[in-house]
Amino acid sequence: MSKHFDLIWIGTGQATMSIVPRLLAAGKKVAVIESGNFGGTCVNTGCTPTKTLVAAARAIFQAGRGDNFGFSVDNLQIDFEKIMAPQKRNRGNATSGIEQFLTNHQHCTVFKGRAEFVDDKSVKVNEDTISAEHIVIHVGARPVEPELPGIDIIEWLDNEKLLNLSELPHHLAIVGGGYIGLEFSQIFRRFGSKVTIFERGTALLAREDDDIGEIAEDILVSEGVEIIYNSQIESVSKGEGVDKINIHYTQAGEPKTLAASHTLFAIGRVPNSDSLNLAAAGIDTDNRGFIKVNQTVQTNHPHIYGVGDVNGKGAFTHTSVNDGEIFWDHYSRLMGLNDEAPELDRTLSMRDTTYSMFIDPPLARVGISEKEARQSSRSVLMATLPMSRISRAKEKQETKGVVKIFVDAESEEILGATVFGTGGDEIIGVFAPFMQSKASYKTFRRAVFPHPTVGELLPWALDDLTQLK
Ligand SMILES: Cc1cc2nc3c(=O)[nH]c(=O)nc-3n(C[C@H](O)[C@H](O)[C@H](O)COP(=O)(O)OP(=O)(O)OC[C@H]3O[C@@H](n4cnc5c(N)ncnc54)[C@H](O)[C@@H]3O)c2cc1C
Ligand SMILES: NC(=O)c1ccc[n+]([C@@H]2O[C@H](COP(=O)([O-])OP(=O)(O)OC[C@H]3O[C@@H](n4cnc5c(N)ncnc54)[C@H](O)[C@@H]3O)[C@@H](O)[C@H]2O)c1
Repeated sequence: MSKHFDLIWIGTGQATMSIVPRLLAAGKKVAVIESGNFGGTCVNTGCTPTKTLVAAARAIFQAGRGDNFGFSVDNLQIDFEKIMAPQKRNRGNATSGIEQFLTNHQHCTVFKGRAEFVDDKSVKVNEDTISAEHIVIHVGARPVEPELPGIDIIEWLDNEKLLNLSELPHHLAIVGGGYIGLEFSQIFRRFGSKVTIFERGTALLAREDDDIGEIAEDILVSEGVEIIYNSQIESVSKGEGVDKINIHYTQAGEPKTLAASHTLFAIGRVPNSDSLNLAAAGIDTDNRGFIKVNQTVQTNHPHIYGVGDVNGKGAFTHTSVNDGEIFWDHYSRLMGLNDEAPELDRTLSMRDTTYSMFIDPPLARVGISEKEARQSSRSVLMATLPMSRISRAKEKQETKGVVKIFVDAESEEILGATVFGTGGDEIIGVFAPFMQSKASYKTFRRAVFPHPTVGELLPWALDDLTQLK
């Protein structure tokens, strides 16, 4: 079969359901190709299932904090299959809803299979070769696979396999002290597993400020997570009994072994660009396989766009969705469908970096960090506030963490903020639109937040801005 479309959309990553319906509503004939579960990583094996487990883990943790509040819960029982059930159910519902919407739409043709380029206008999927005027590559990323002696003879886990477990790990070893490792470490510790993190570096969350890694360590260690820094995993082998996996590692040159029942590898992610036969279309990637894109997410072929994790410009659901908006602004203008003022069209450089890491309490960031502020050529002021001074945190007895706000000394713009502490994942959102407005921090200072909330001292913190560099 040979078919021609207005647009081929490869991979149902996170921008799919905000953009494809707009294309279809505009009367475009769209082919959507998906090789796995519809809805991609976030819905199936990422954000949604993990945050469902974060909620369960927090409920268990709170039930165990009776001493802080004057109650006791006797004999708290964990039913692991029931804990895992909601995330399994939710992801099933989400993926089938997306597939049904796309399949049932009259202007949309769905192809199930792996897309490979034939040339810069056509793509092969199974026995079909289809072509289009425009192509969007939205194929995401996957976990880095460990390459270790013995890895083939043990059953190791990645985030997907972990979410399908039906037995609670007795001892979960996690290789990697990044986002995935940390979130899962606290989840499973709160469920009752013994948890050990292996981190090859000297700190957790190495890209963050030093104090942020230290606070994360304090939170996790206080709950009983063990962390082994400077650890180089050398090999794995099968052991005896419950803790049936032996992890052989060196620390400061000394060989050691840890036995665990389960091992999760969370050592980074690689783009799925290698599945696409990009060479046939002459699409450029960088040396890590990320598809090179310009400010409007176009590849070196202007009619082919690279959206989401695969372009290396972000590694989050919201950055993927925002890439979709950038594509839409550009494509819809090209097609005469965009009647907004051209200066409103979004580009990559308009986006402020923002994310939350959902350990409890969460780390939330927008714009620059202290590390980046110190490296920047600007003159930067910083305000800091320990969470222990915020009354809402005290009332909740959740006082671990810190707030930092960065201001450009000349323009007075807020350049970034970190809120690591209870409520941080939500409160960080107030900075994002403010930073887009480029207003002076003095305007933020005039704002009044409700009492008692975590946000209420943010304006006050700005009274203590000090020169960082
Ligand atoms: C455990 C975990 C937790 C996370 N938690 C968060 C969080 O809390 N917040 C957050 O913002 N982000 C989180 N992320 C990151 C987030 O899931 C991703 O950044 C997000 O899914 C964006 O990916 P994407 O839209 O680029 O593509 P994806 O969502 O990865 O989708 C790509 C799709 O393309 C398909 N595909 C691949 N190759 C082909 C091919 N050749 N042909 C056809 N189809 C193909 C895949 O099957 C997949 O369905 C988490 C990730 C993980 C792993
Ligand atoms: N809350 C969120 O938004 C969220 C949650 C989970 C994942 N994610 C996304 O997924 C991406 C990938 O997460 P990740 O945690 O896999 O990667 P990561 O790059 O964040 O962290 C990997 C960690 O593993 C360590 N490491 C690498 N190889 C090692 C080895 N052999 N032995 C010991 N340690 C080793 C690294 O030093 C690093 O600290 C993140 O960048 C993030 O964008 C986001």
